[in-house]
Amino acid sequence: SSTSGPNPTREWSLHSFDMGRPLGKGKFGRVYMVRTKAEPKYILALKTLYKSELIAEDIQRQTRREIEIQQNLRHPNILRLYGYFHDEKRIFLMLEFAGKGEMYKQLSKVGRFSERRSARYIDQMTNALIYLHSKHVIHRDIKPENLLLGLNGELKMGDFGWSVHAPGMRRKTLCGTLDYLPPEMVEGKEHDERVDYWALGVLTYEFVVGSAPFEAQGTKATYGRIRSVDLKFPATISAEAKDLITRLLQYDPKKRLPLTQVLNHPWVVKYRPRRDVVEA
Ligand SMILES: CC(C)NC(=O)[C@H]1CCC[C@H]1Nc1nc(Nc2ccc(C(=O)N(C)C3CCN(C)CC3)cc2)ncc1C(F)(F)F
Repeated sequence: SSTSGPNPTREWSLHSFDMGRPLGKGKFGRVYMVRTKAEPKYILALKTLYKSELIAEDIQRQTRREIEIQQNLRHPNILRLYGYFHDEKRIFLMLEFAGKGEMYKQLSKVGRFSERRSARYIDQMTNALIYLHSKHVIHRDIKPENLLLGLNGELKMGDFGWSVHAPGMRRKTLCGTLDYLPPEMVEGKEHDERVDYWALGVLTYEFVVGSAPFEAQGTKATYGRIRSVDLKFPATISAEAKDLITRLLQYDPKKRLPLTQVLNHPWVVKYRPRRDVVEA
């Protein structure tokens, strides 16, 4: 909610915090668990970005946009950015601490998630995307590596480096995995928020199968499989899961299942926790 968390307007500096353990390495620097010195003591994640690296990668504007976007978002499934400050070398982002860490590490540890667990994550992801799109923000970089888990196992979208205000036209070459790119981005066409519908389909597939649907050896082969929507399912996947994934992985963006209808899809509804009964 907008009240909890440190005061975003206060002047912050490194001296405001007791440093905790390192949580790992982000794209452009380390992430530390920290606690505010002043009462009320808040536990946060402090993400450092080296200015020299942002300049080297020519992504200062993209980083500024990421900070502006994430700072104005308030949603239970979107990691909160409370504020930021800088010294001569680094920018420090004061981010919400996600108690259960990185989604991709959980996924690679267990191989694949149960359909119940996957459906609950997709339900939360869909709600976060509906909220994002209501603010005309498209994420454009949905993948397990960008997701975190809260203390109660709730999904938290953690990275907005590639989000833009729709409609977007990618200027920078994409780095990292191509597996989540929709055909229209592979073909360098104009794109809108429906690129996130496609990526939601890829994410659903990766949760229940344990690998991405269009994986192939090399960029060209992956592009080929994406453009031809070369979708194959292992026999273990339920008919409902296959139905939802197929309705999202449509070549034509206009044919992709709208997010509000994802929330009503039988596979998502079936596994949605019911409030009136307490789970054992
Ligand atoms: C979305 C984005 C792309 N990803 C990131 O930024 C990554 C880059 C490095 C860490 C993470 N960033 C964050 N991580 C947390 N929580 C967290 C992380 C790791 C563990 C964990 O498993 N260990 C410490 C384990 C404990 C056990 N030992 C064995 C291994 C490490 C536990 C809690 N909260 C907020 C953030 C954030 F985002 F605000 F910075």
